[in-house]
Amino acid sequence: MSTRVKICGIRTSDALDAALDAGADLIGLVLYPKSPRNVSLDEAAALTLRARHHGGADVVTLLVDPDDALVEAVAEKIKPDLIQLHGHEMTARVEAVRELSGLRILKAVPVGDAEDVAAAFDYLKPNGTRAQMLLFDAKPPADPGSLPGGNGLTFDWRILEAAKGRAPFALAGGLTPENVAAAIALTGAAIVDVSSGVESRPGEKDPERIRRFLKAAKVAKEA
Ligand SMILES: O=C(O)c1ccccc1NCC(=O)[C@H](O)[C@H](O)COP(=O)(O)O
Repeated sequence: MSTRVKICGIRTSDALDAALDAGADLIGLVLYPKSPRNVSLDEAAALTLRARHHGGADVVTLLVDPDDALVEAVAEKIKPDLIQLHGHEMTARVEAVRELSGLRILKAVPVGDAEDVAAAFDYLKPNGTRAQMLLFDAKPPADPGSLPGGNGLTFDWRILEAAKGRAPFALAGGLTPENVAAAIALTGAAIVDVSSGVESRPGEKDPERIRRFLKAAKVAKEA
C-alpha cells in the first residue's frame, strides 16, 4: 500500500481543490489563532463540506491544547474525521478529548531523541481509548514566540528506528517534494504530513509544489 499524504494548513478553497485533485488522502485545517494558517470554525466547516463533496480524503482538525468548549464546537460544527492534538496534551487529556469528541485522535509528538519516540507509545494505550495514531514532528524552536508545529524543520529520521514494527505512524517536519521519498524510504511512515514545504510563503499553498509532493510520495517505497 502506498504512503498516505496529509496536506496541512489549508485555508482556501483553491488550495483545497489543488490538494484533493492531486490525490491528497488527508486535509489538515489549523484552528490556532497565532498561526498564519489559522481558519475560523465557520471557514473550517465550509472547507470540510467542500472536501466531502469532492470525496476521497479525510479531514483533520488541528488543535493546540484546546479547552472542552472548543473540542465540542469542532465535533458539532466541523465534524472532521480526526482531531490532531499539537500541544502539550498529556495522556489523560488525550483520552478526555477522544471521549468528548467521539473522534479519532492523531497525537503530535515532538522528537529530539529516541526516548521521545519510546515514551510516545503511551498515547496509544490502552487499546484505542487515547490516540489512534502518533505523528512524529520536529521539536519547535526554543523561542517562546515560535509555533508548536508548521516550522519547516526536519529532525534526524534515524531516531524513528525505535518506532519501526510497533504501530503505523505519521511523519512531519520539514518535508518537501525533494526529500519526501528519502523520508519514506528510511522511516516507512504510513502517513507523510507537509505544510511549509508546499508553500510559497507561510500560509500560502503552492499548487505546483502540492502536485510534486504527492507525485514523489506516491511512488516512494520503504527501503
Ligand atoms: O501549521 C501551523 O501553523 C501549526 C500551528 C500550530 C501547531 C501546528 C501547526 N502545524 C502542524 C503541521 O502543519 C503539520 O502537522 C506538521 O507539523 C508539518 O509542518 P511543516 O514542517 O511545516 O511541514
